[in-house]
Amino acid sequence: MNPLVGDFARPAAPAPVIVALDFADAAQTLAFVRGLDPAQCQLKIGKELFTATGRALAEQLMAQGFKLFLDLKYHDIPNTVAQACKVAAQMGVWLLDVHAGGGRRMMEAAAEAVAGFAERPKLLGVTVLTSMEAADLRELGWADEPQTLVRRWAALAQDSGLDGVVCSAQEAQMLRQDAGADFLLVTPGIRLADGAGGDDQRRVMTPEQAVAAGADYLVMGRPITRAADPAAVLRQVNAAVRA
Ligand SMILES: O=c1ccn([C@@H]2O[C@H](COP(=O)(O)O)[C@@H](O)[C@H]2O)c(=O)[nH]1
Repeated sequence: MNPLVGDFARPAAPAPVIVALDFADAAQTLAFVRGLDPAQCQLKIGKELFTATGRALAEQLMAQGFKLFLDLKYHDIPNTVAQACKVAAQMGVWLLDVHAGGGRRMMEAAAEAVAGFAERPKLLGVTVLTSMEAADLRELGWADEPQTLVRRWAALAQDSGLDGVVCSAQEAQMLRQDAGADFLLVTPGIRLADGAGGDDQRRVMTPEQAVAAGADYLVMGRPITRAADPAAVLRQVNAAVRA
């Protein structure tokens, strides 16, 4: 057998875990990241860390070889979101997100803003936050169940030119069927089976369940960042989802 046709020729699948760096400053973050390997995970910077450190830390982490999800969930008028997306694309981030609730014109403007970059970020639409359940939606005037709204907003995101969505893994199987194999499904709200509850998350799944349901990437913050041995938890998750 030609050795280049077997496992040797197959590129390694990207590590599915995106570690959410929800820290307050650069020093804590860098100390934490020192224990991580870019081959074993991707990183996410959200509102807390970006507000504290800006693009300098993001660029430092990318220079260390990590692929970066800039999770700022832009939600504003189309022009404002498009300009912000352009700046994020210039930074060289791998993933970027806008709120699907900003509507078609906002999402189309965002997609158009990043389209011209040679190595453009993948653009995601945030559907219904994984911290929300039906009662939260009802209070906001939405009679729909979360999964109904997620389905509608994911279809709109795809139709508006986005590359994928942020959703709960509970909706992954449905969206994989609706949207096809190439539409990215990035799922926060991941909790370990032997973990200590969901914190503020409401629509949760384990890593194994999420991958089996069709999720491409699992966003994991506290189950890893608050672990006594974060690298060991990451190894355990990678082994479980690749088994
Ligand atoms: O619907 C969403 C969208 C984004 N997030 C973000 O993911 C992480 C989850 O952190 P955990 O500590 O694992 O709960 C966090 O940065 C959120 O801002 C989300 O949870 N749900």
